[in-house]
Amino acid sequence: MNPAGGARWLPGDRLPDVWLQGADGSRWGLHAEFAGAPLWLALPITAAAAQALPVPAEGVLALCLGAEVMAAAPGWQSFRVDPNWSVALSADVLWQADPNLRLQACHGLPLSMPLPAPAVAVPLQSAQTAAIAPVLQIPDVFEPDFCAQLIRHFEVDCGGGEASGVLVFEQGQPRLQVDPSIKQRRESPPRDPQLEARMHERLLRRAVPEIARVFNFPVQRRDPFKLLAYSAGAGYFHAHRDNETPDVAHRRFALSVNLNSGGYRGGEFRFPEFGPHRFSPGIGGALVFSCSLLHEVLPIEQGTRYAMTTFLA
Ligand SMILES: O=C(O)CCC(=O)C(=O)O
Ligand SMILES: [Fe+2]
Repeated sequence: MNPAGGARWLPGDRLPDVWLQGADGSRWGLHAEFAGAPLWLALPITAAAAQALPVPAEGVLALCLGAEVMAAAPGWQSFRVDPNWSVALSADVLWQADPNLRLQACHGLPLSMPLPAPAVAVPLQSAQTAAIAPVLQIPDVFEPDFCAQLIRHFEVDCGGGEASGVLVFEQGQPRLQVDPSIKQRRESPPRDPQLEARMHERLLRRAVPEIARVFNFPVQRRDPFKLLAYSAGAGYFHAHRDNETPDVAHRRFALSVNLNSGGYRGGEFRFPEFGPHRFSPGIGGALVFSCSLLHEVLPIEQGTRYAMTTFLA
């Protein structure tokens, strides 16, 4: 999805596909040819700036793009790109993107200091990945300052939320009841339409296209947002599925965004049908999984985990 209304691309956005043209007229699809490695994308405006680009770090794919093919510094591949595509990235900048072509950080050219080499993940062994839950993790769906704003909104404007209940039926009538044998946490819907609109826009922009691509699922609607807090001594959600009763049978995918990280211990997701592995996205990162999977949020041992959740169909 293009950034709305001519807005600029931001960290967290996934680069849309585009054709790149080489000096010899050859055409290369960005997604087809250049995904799968950390990317540095430079958009210099002068030949001198193209020649002064820094030597790419090891393992980085370095692309120099412009309205014309420019002779760039060693280690850079140069292409022509449609200026209508690159305008939203700004000019005379160097973007860092992850191997999934998600923008991470933007630096003005010339760089004022060298860029650190991208972190190299230690690969898991196949014995470890033989049992791993089919969950999608999407980093940077919400910006850290937006996460902090949502936590403040929850604690201040929403009064810290209410104890979360489970739906019970008494003589056929549904009633919410607190049941510590199932879960303990505080929750509240967001009460500020502007914050809610921004949450919605970020999901449309960063989660919905990725769910379409990874799960081949066209999200059409969502349940209302819930802001959540799990605190030490009273924060967990035992193993459950999210679509088991008639009132929630329409749900297809659960989406949960962590609003903080590092300030608490415990509180990870676990999918016991698929092994012991724990999942905990970084600040602003989302976890998306089928509502049919058994999952739990482990007890918080220290601090408070804040999150936002909704269900998609
Ligand atoms: O804590 C979360 O992020 C979501 C927990 C959960 O599984 C649910 O609300 O159904
Ligand atoms: Fe759940």
